[in-house]
Parts: sequence; structure tokens; C-alpha cells
Amino acid sequence: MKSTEKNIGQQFWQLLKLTQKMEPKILIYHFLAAFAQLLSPYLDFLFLGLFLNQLAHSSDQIFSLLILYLVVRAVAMIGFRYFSKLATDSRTRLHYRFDSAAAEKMLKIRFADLNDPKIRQAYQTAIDGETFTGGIDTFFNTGITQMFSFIISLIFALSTIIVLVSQHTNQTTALANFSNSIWFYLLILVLLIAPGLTAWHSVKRSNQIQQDMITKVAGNNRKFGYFARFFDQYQHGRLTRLYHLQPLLMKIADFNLYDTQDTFYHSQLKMYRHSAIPEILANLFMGGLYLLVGIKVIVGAIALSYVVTAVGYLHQFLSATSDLVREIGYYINMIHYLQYYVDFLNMPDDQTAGTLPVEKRDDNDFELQFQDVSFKYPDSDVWVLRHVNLTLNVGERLAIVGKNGSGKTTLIKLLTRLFTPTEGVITLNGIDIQKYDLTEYRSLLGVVFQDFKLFAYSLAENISANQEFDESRVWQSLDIADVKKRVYEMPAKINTPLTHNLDANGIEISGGEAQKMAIARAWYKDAPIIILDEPTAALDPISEYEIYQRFDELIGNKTAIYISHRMSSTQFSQRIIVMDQGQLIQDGTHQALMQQDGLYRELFNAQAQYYTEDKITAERKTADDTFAIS
Ligand SMILES: Nc1ncnc2c1ncn2[C@@H]1O[C@H](COP(=O)(O)OP(=O)(O)OP(=O)(O)O)[C@@H](O)[C@H]1O
Repeated sequence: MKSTEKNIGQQFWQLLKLTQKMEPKILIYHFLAAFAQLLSPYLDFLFLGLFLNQLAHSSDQIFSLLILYLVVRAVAMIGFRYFSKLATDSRTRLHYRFDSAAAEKMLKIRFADLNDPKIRQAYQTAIDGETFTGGIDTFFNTGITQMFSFIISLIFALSTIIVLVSQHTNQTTALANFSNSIWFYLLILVLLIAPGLTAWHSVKRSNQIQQDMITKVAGNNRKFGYFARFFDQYQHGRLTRLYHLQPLLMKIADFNLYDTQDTFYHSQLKMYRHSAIPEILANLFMGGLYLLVGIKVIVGAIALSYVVTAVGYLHQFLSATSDLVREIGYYINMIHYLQYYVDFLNMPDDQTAGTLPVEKRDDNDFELQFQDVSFKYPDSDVWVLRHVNLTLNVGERLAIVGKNGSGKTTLIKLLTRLFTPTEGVITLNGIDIQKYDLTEYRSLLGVVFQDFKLFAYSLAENISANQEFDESRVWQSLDIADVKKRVYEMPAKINTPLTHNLDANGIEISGGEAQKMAIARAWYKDAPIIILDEPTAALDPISEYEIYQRFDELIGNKTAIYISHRMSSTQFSQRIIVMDQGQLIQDGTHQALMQQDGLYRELFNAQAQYYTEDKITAERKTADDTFAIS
């Protein structure tokens, strides 16, 4: 359900649930802070009543009462400072969590949706909505705090009413009878509720006046903007001079200016008038409450000293009500805008897909199968893969070759669940891969894509993709990727930060070295299925050959998929598949495919002639010029 389809109560509830999840004590801290803040005036009213009582009867305990008052007041003040600090800290944490949750959500959004303008718009609206309303921080600091002040003052007001209701008089005068009657209490209730209602009416009217004013002023601004753009443009200079347009233009400008001022003046006047009426009424209602409490004193139901306390409590309630009512429109707006953020966080993502655990197997017996898989990219009508049937046997070395755009990378994107097949299924040990828990499923795959990225963190963090790492495994991975010696020479070895982006001591590495690090990262993951999608483009053929050879020696019973335009990689593969225009057109060993009159032999022979000594040296020289660090 979108934010606009939910009522304000549902939106408020959802927002509270989310904030409670992120910062469980935030509400209680704000309640205690609001309570401690309100306690001071309430203590004043209470103790003033007690002092008057003392003065009216015996004043022997007045000194101890004074001490008690000072102590309790000090405790309330300390409590207020303490809880305010806790509330402020929790707001700061919540604000941070809101920001990071949005970023985290963006990271979890299904890869296939990442480029969708609707998703980007939802993210932008969520962020704008947060900023526009002053954010979740302001929501708690003003909205929730004011709501709690209202609730607390309501509780105190109710306690006063309970006292008034419970204190009857035995007198039988007309006034005494009235003070004991239901009408008396109903009148109190009306006098307590009425100011809120009149204030609400006035707020609605004021908002309307403001809206009308904005609409009218916007029209004038548009006309004035046209005038401003007109008179200062060179090409209009001749026209205004030859036709003596200055007086006309100035008249239009003056009219707009005066009209705008007039609109402001009258709107302000109307708003004052509308806010003055409820203020006058509030004072009248307050006077009425004083009178009713006074009647209770006159008829002897309550002590004179209690008047101060009762009137003080009721007065606090009335001002908390009008404060809340005045701002309620703003808070409703705030909840509405924050709902865009909640909606964004509730969007379906990677993590909501698939729940089945992946069986842990020491023998790495994981069989992957493409069953009649066809695929079109979202918002595209072109079939990129067509009826692909392929079984990846356990422990197999498989090379995928084919011309540019034949669908090799797309095949891997489907295998890694970055996209879902449009038709057909991919299975892992007989079960559709979409049904598995995504994190568990992806832990089976160590992938290096062509457009791999390294980050401006330490080398070890880049390799382990974690802040904690196994040092010896990092070194082993660097060795496999043929970059151990280079890292050994670095100032902080595996703790050396990459680039100067975040650290002045960071180092820059070549494109070829970066590719080797990305390969080391895939090795470190220790996944049972390793996929290298042309990770060696920036490497010279000899380095590429050495890396593949080491991989081949150490890979054991893991399954490996190599995609490379250099046909040399196919020598390490027991099986080669050839793709053309999204279809799997050949499948077999190097020898078998070389005997066929097909694309494989054509590609292989076309490349063989380039692999002369001279070409290899030239390639080595240009290999290091691309960088892939962000
Ligand atoms: N995100 C995308 N949206 C739409 N079409 C895409 C997208 N990515 C790739 N394609 C198209 O899908 C087809 C197959 O691309 P793919 O990257 O799988 O080919 P490839 O065989 O890996 O090519 P190369 O050897 O150049 O890396 C190409 O025609 C490409 O333009």
C-alpha cells in the first residue's frame, strides 16, 4: 500500500514501529524528558497550594515544606537535564540510522531494479521528504515531545477533575446543588474541550487564508518575473526605447508590487482576526473554569488553597492543547512526508526473495543446470539468451567463448541471480535457484566481473570483503593472483590503504594489479564455484597464463568457469562452450571443437596468428593503463 492510500493513523503507527525497531528506547526517553520538563510548573502549582494551606492553618511546617520544595524542584531539573540528554542522543542515533538504512536499502534493491527510474524517484522522494520536514529528528524533538506534553497535562487535568468530582458539599443551597450535579462536571468538560475545537477551526481557516495568499502572490511573482526578465534583456532594449514602454512597464511592476503588499497585509489581518477569536475564547473558557473551581470553594467542597493547584493544572492543559492544535497540520504533513521514507524501506528487495537454506557439502557436490533458459533485459524486447540448456558438472573447468555481445556475461548474471530468467529455470541440485536464500546461494559463487571494483579501504579488507580477515589466506590469495611480491614491498603490506581518497598514506596501483587483487578476492571467498568473467583483460598473456595455471593447480574439486576472449584460457578447460547471438552453438573439448568446422576453430585460428613474441611484449606495455578503483 502506498503512503497516499493509508490514513494518517496508519502512517503514524508505521513510523512509530520503524523508529522503535531502530532505536527502542527513544519514546521512553522523550516521554521522561517531557515529563521532567512539565514537572517544574506542576510542582510550583502544587507547592503554592500547600504553602497557602500552611499559611491558612498553622505555619509550623512551612520551613520543611520549603526545603522539600527546593529538593524536589532540583531533582526535577536534574531529571530534565538527564533525560533530555538521553533523548537528544537517541535522536542523533536515530537520524544516523535513518540515513544509513536508506543507503543500505539502496544496496539491497534487486540489481535488476537498480536502474529503474521509479526506484530512483522513490529513493529521492524518501530523502527529500526527510529533509523537507526537518527529518525524523524534528519529528521527535517537536511533534512527539508536544504530544507527550499534551498527554501528561491531560493526566494532570484529569486528576484535578477527579478531585473536583469526588469532593462534594453537604450544603443544600442552589449553588451547592449545582456544584454536585452532573451539569457542573459536563460544563467543566465543555470548557476544557472547547478551546481545542475553536483553535482547530481557526488553524484550518488560517491555513486556507495562507494558501489563498500563496496562490495570489505566486501569480504576481510570475508576472513580476516576466517583467524582470523583459527589461534587462539587450534584445528588448530597442523596443522599450522606440515605443517608450518604460512608463507602461513600470506601471505593471508597481501594480504587482503594491498588489502583493496589499495581499500580504489583508491576509495577515485576516489571520490575526482568526487567531484572536480563539485566544479571546480561550481566556473566556479559562475564566469559566476559574469560576467553577471558585464555586467549589464557596460551597465548601474544596479548600481555598487547592484553587491555585487546580486552576494551574487546568491552565497547563489548555495551553498544551492549543500548542498541539496550532502545530497539528505541520505534524500531519511531516508524518505524510516521512511515510515516503517508510514506503521506500518497505519496497521488495533482494533479501525478500527465496528462503530455502543451501545444503552445506564438504564434497562441493553442487550441480547447476540451465533448463531452456531465455532472457530479455527489463524494458527491452531483444532476446539476449535463447533456449540455453547447460549442465555444469561438479569440479569441471568450463570455458565460455564467443564474440562480443553473444551473451556470455548475461549467462553469469542469471547464474548469480542479478537477473531472473524470462523463460526457463536455473537449478542447483534440482531446485530452482530463486528458491534459495540469496546470501547463502551467493556464498557458493566467487565471481570476478569485467567491471570489477576495488574500494578505498585496506588491501586486506578489499581481498576479504570484510573488516576481519584471515591473514594467511589473504597472502595465499595474493600469491595465486601473482601479486604477493608487489604487496610485500608496500609500506604497510596487506594493511596498506588503496588510493588517496580516504587516506593520505594510500597507494595507487596499476590496472593490471587491480585485476589481480580482484582475482585474489574471488579466491579468498573459498566458494565451491569460481567464475572469472574476463578478469584478465588488463593483464598480458603471460601473466594471464600463469594465473590460470596456478588456479588450475590449486582449485581442487571446485567448479571453475572461465570467460575470456583470449583463447589461451581454453587450454585449462576440460570443456568449452561457444555462444553466438544468445545461443549455445558448440560444446566439447578443445580437440573435438578444433576438428569441427565451426566458430570455435575460426576464433582460435584468428587469434593464434596474433600471439607472436612481439605482440605479447607490446600488450605487456599497454596492460597497466586502466584503473578500476572507486
Ligand atoms: N543492462 C542491459 N540492458 C540491455 N541490454 C543489455 C544490458 N547488458 C547487456 N545487454 C545486451 O545484451 C547482449 C549480451 O551482452 P553480454 O554482456 O552478455 O555479452 P558478452 O558476450 O558478455 O559480450 P562481451 O564479450 O563484449 O563482454 C548485448 O547485445 C548487450 O548489448
